[in-house]
Amino acid sequence: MTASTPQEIAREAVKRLTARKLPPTPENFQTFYHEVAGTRPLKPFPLENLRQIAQALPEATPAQQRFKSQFGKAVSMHSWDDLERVLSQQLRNQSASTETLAPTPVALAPVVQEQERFPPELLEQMARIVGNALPAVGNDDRKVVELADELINYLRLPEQHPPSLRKLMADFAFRLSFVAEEQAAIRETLLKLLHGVLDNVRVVNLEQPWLQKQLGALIDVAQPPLSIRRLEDAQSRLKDLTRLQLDTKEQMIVAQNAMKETLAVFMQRLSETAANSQQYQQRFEHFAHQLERSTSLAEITPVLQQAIQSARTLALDSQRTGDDLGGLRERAIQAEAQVEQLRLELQRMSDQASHDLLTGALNRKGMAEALERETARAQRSGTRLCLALLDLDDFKRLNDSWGHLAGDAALQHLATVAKTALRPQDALARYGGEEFVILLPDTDPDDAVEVVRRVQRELTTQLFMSGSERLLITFSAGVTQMHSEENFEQAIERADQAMYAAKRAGKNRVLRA
Ligand SMILES: Nc1nc2c(ncn2[C@@H]2O[C@H](COP(=O)(O)OP(=O)(O)OP(=O)(O)O)[C@@H](O)[C@H]2O)c(=O)[nH]1
Repeated sequence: MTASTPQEIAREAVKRLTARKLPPTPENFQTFYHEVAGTRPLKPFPLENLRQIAQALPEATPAQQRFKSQFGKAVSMHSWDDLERVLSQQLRNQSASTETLAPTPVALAPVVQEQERFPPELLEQMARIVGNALPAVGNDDRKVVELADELINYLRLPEQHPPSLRKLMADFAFRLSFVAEEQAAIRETLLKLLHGVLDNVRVVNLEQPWLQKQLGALIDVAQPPLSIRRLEDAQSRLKDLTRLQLDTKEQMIVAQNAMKETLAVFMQRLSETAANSQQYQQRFEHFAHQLERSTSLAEITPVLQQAIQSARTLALDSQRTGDDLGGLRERAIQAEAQVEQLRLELQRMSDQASHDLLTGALNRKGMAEALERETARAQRSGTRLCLALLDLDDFKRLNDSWGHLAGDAALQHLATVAKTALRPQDALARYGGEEFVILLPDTDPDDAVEVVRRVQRELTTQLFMSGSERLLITFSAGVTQMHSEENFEQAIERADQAMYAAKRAGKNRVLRA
């Protein structure tokens, strides 16, 4: 018997549910009910999802607009039948036009393009982005360069086939991610290598404090994370080092050779003296023997004459050796003076370097170089460049009370604390005795004031120790923005006035010009 009434259908559905040992959930019951009745299950119509699909459909061509409108109507009617009809119609139209318009696969492109066409400016922009990204990844990986060229050429074709474009882009992106990873690893290894070299140079030059200091500073700036400014700083310090070494190398060689020569002559004379003394000693022992054994004056006289002659020669030899050694001492003194001269020369040349020897901050020359770089960068990128002039408060009193060495240490302390409080892109320079300048790239004046105040706050937490005494160092500062049409002197003049205003207002404050 076939079930025809709803009651019979329901009964048959329960029977099947039990026979298949399934739990009698509403969903299971519904499924068997429709199975028995031969009807379709009434699932809720997914209106929202279909609406989203309808909205996302392209409408670049009249055909697409028509299809989109019909699809939308079927969705709003909640009609699966209409949807089925619209979709099959669309597929039929599409294959008909493909067959008539394009019998070969190449000619398929216009139909696909009709659905997905990228604006030419967007394609050109993408081509440029890929082209511009290439120098950043270097030319070491030939494959990535090839893939980039292929992609750029394809992007510049009059027409693109979206699946091909997607594939070219995916290939390029995949390779690029490898190259980027490799570049990061290379950078890290190079940095480690640089540290290794610097450590090595430091170890073999333990006796040259000036070199130690420069190397220490170089190691500090070559710490990750690297930035272009840190690298520029490292480069400038390395240039200083090379210049110092080249300039002094010649003189070092001359001084070393003089020393070596002196030492060689000295050793020779010493050994000669030793040999002579041994000879004379043996000779005199021999005379003494002869004298012991002689029994007559006739035997004694020639021995004595020989002994006197030998003693005279010995005296002459000694005098000559004394003269020689005197000369050698003279030369040693000269060589020592030469070395001292060299040390002073080194000091003088260090002053010509870009960094201040006492504080490690940039000196005036280094600041001028940094300023040139930063003004150019600010102009290129259209960003603001600020500068701050700092002057320690009551520094004369500190010097008078604690001594000049404590004053020097206070300057070093300020530079150290400032470097920890400043951002990596900021540059600190010793502008004069107890005056410092900070260059603040890409910063508006309010932020610049805030950065300098941070240095002030940091000085209150990291107090300066003079022996066992904890001293608070303060400074007054003027901050100003450097305008593109003005030079450094004009800007620093404004900062100077603001700094003096800060002094007059009671010191330990930062004012903006
Ligand atoms: N120890 C040391 N002192 C320095 C150095 N350069 C400058 N000075 C001293 O810094 C002091 C600056 O004194 P002033 O210009 O009178 O300024 P101040 O005492 O800081 O007073 P205000 O600026 O008004 O707060 C002078 O005594 C200089 O000798 C240096 O390299 N080392």
